[in-house]
Amino acid sequence: MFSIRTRWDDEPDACFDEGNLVMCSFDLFGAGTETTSTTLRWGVLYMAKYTEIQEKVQEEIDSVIGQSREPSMEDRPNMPYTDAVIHEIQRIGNVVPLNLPHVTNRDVQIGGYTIPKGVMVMPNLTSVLFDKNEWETPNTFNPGHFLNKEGKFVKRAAFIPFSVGKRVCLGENLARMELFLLFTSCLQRFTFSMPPGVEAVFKPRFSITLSPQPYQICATLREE
Ligand code: HEM
Repeated sequence: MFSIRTRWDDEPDACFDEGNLVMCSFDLFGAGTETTSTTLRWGVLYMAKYTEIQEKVQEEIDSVIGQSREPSMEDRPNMPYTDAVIHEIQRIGNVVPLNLPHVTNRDVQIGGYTIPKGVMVMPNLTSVLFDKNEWETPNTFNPGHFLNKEGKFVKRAAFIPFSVGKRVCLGENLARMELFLLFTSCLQRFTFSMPPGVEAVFKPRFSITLSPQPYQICATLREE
């Protein structure tokens, strides 16, 4: 902190200053924590609803990792089903539905339209993540969207929860690692279910992010 302070005192034109430090901290906690934890909250809810999918994830965890060690990133290529489930949670969870606002810095031609310089543009990620020309069952939770006939993981061009282009999410790789390690660790230890008589609610709460309504869940410790 001291060396940063000295630098911006010495170089008043430097682009890194106290305001920048505050915004970087906001990025880490706001952009970085809320998005990932919200995705995991959707994941737990979908697992509690689709118990047969949860069981298949746990079978894969048991055969690839077992119960005696923690998951690691080296496991991911050997766990296509779990990888597909996490991708599907991100697709249908649609946590950042309208991306972040951008502004054109020059006149732009796109799809026969002219967008003048200085216009705010909000790319609609929802329209791509639920495009019926891209997804076999856009409105249904279906990990098969990311699996081929042999059960291998397949990438899909329309999977863009982190956006695309120059301003694509800076934390994408970190987020994908966090999601894999946390989701797998949770399902290695626990089975999630809805409390007796309670139905899972998938209607989201809408703000900058789409999050599940607060819910109660049963987390049952799996047998060793
Ligand atoms: C599931 C988790 C996450 C999702 C769905 C997500 C999604 C997004 C989206 C849609 C954008 C806007 C991109 C654009 O403007 O075109 C973005 C930007 C950004 N994200 Fe993430 N994000 C996630 C996790 C993270 C994490 C873990 C970090 C860092 C620790 C992070 C840091 C950032 C930053 C710094 C930007 C701004 C990039 C820029 O404007 O150049 N994100 N994210």
